[in-house]
This record gives sequence, C-alpha cells and structure tokens, in this order.
Amino acid sequence: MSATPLLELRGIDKSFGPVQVLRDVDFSVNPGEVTALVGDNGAGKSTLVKCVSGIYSADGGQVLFEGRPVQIHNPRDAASLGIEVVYQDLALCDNLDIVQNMFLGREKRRGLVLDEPTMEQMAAETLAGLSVRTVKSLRQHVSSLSGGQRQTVAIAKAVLWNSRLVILDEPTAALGVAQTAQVLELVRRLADNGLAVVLISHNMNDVFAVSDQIAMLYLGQMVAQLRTSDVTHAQVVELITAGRSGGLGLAGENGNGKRDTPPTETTSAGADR
Ligand SMILES: Nc1ncnc2c1ncn2[C@@H]1O[C@H](COP(=O)(O)OP(=O)(O)OP(=O)(O)O)[C@@H](O)[C@H]1O
Repeated sequence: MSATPLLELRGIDKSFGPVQVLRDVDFSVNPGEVTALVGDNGAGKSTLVKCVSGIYSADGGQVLFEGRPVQIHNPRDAASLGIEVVYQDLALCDNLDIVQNMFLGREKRRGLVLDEPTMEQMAAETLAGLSVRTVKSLRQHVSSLSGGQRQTVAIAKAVLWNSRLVILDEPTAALGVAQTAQVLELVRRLADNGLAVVLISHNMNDVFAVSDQIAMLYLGQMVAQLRTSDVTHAQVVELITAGRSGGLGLAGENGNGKRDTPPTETTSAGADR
C-alpha cells in the first residue's frame, strides 16, 4: 500500500445558502483499496462526491491528489485527474450497444469515420482485464442486459478512461443476490488492479464484504474513518445514526484530535487487514 493517499480532502466545507451541508470534512482514499463512504440519508455523501467530481465547488478546505494541492472546479478538472463517478442510475443509453456506450462522447475516429475496430478491441480488453465474461456480445444493446451486466458496463466504462479513482454510487442498490456478488467481486478487482475505489452504500453487508476502510458521515461531519477490520457492523451503525460510538473502544479512534458536536473520531489508516 502506498504511504500517500491518492486523494485527500482536508477541512472541506460546503453550504447551500444558509444550510451547511459539509463541515470540516477530512477524507482520504488510498490506491489499491476500497474505501466505503457511509452515512444516513442526507448525511452529505452525494454532496461530498460532487465536490470531488467537480459538480460543486467546496466553500473551503483543501484537496490533495497524490499529496499535491489541486483545484477541482468542474468535471473536466476531475476527469483530467482520473476521477470518474459511476452513478446509480448508470447513465447508459438503452438504444446503444456496449461499445457505443463505453465510448459515448469520447469516440475514436480514423479520419472522419468512427474507428469501430479499435473501440471494439479496447472495450473487449477492458472487460477482459476486469475478468468480465458475462456479456455475450459487445454489440448487444444495453437494453438487453441484466442490472448486474449494466452495472458492469458502467464500471468498465469508467475504467476505460485511465481512471485512477472510481467512485461508485450505490452500485448494488437495484440488484439481486447473485448479481450483487458479481458486482462486488468487480469492485474488489478494481482495487486489486491498483485503482482507488470509493463505494457509497447503505448496505453494511456489501461494505464489510468488500471495503478496506470505512468513512462515516453524520450530519455533514466525518465522525470516523477507520480500517474495516477495526470496526464492527454495530459500531458503524451507531456512528452513522448517533454520530458517536458510545465508548465502544474503537481501535484507532479519535486520531486527528478534532472534537466537535457531534464528536469527530477520525483516524488515518491503521494496521492492514
Ligand atoms: N443543491 C442543494 N441545495 C440545498 N440543499 C441541498 C442540495 N443538495 C443537497 N442538499 C442538502 O444537503 C444534505 C445532504 O444531502 P446529500 O444528498 O449530500 O446526502 P446523502 O448522504 O447523499 O443522502 P442519500 O443517502 O439520501 O442520498 C441534505 O440535507 C440535502 O437536503
């Protein structure tokens, strides 16, 4: 594991008018790891991700990428750093095939015509690199794919563009048991291939199955970021619903000395799993 996080947020604030939605948020993501971002409805997960992906500008705080301060003012800034977000609604076009979807807006051309063989080969290589073997033909319309396959294509699309950080927003929310397992395997594989992965999820089973770290937001504050192996399911639920661990004696608790209301119990990465 690299010592420098790929992405590090320090003291991020974000308000909408008089409503402060993110307050002094620290968050870090390592390459080769899955970092789950959890929190109750309205905790600020989407807003945080939108600050990282350039849809919103943070009002205050610092963003570091590979240890260097960067400015992310718009989605193009995020994309040029290799940050890709895969949204729950997938943003795939039903009437286009897999290759067309994966290259939508970034088509390869040879002269004036589309370079279909190159695109098809790149799509095939990307899917093979992720050990995806469930799609029969790359020329299948996306409308004919299952939910899990659609999610797979959406993730592969993000990977195709030399992404370094892939943020997955509830990737299993609409899936059954078998497809969830498939997608979680893929999520793990992304990290094993060296990417930094952020997994937003309400499903604690998914979070514990696949994450290396868990970052917990409560009412716009990061109450803790802990190694998954250092925390229990019940502790995470308590932290995201009450904003504290109730003195449960979390390993690595309260690492950065920030205390706030609700209490902040943030730590950087502890021991490896
Ligand atoms: N554009 C906006 N204008 C005003 N308030 C907003 C805006 N976007 C989000 N909020 C508020 O910010 C808070 C955090 O919302 P956000 O969508 O980031 O939470 P979340 O953790 O992603 O929730 P969920 O799990 O329900 O998607 C909520 O109270 C929400 O109403």
